[in-house]
Amino acid sequence: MAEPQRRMIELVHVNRRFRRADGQEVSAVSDVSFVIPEGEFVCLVGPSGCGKSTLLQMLAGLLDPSDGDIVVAGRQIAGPGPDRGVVFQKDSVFPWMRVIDNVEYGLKCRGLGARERREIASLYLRHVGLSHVEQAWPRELSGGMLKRVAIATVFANGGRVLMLDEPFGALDYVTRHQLQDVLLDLWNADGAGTRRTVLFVTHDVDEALALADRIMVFHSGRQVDDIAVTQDRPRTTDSLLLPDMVAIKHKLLRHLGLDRTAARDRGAAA
Ligand SMILES: Nc1ncnc2c1ncn2[C@@H]1O[C@H](COP(=O)(O)OP(=O)(O)OP(=O)(O)O)[C@@H](O)[C@H]1O
Repeated sequence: MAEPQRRMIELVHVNRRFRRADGQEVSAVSDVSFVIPEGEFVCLVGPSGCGKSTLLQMLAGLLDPSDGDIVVAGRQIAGPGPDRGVVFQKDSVFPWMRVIDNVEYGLKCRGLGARERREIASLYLRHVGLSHVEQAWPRELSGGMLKRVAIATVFANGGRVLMLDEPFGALDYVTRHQLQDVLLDLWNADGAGTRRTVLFVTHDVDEALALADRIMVFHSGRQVDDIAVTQDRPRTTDSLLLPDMVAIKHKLLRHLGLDRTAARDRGAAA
């Protein structure tokens, strides 16, 4: 019998409220509860302001919940930790360090020796296709290359949970697709049973369909859907057009108020 997957992330009735400058209270995350097993690739989708980044920041330990529990690998989190790596939309690369030193930095903080950390950093830079710029400064790299550095860094650091907040949002179409492949290849390279758990925030429905095992949809701080994507990987142009995938796409677009087919049908029916 297959081993049950370990619970990696558990949120129990999590709320986060903010007080705005005008004194009004805003509920950014409202009563969110879910469990994510180890190794799952989850995309968080929802309209702007629905609480995705707040959720990720709480999971990263950068923000406390107002109420509720956040448990990672069986432990209630208390601040950031090396078990969780984060990539933000804006670059998480230190401009004053060479590329290889950026990738090594977290390992150095954890006390790894110079030779070991160099080996790990070089390995991940090779994985993302950047061996040739190990000694370069970040200012010499394109936006897509900087994202590759950020991804290599977060994998090299060895966190079991990786959180990416719209990491490819500012990239052009081609680079974005290349980076999706780089991310999936790295995630896959760990092999079944040892894959990292990934939470990936995106506005892009097609990106979620290409990447996710599971898509959670948020609206006004609440989780409004939780959709399993069972299509095999690699997902190709053709497999993304299979009826199951198209049905999920319609569902997601409806959540975002963008399902033009439904709008046209509603018009015809009226
Ligand atoms: N520090 C803060 N102070 C006051 N309100 C905040 C603060 N941070 C977030 N909010 C509010 O909480 C809500 C959720 O914000 P959040 O950034 O989590 O949404 P999001 O889904 O990530 O949006 P986007 O996709 O545009 O990044 C919004 O109404 C936002 O204005």
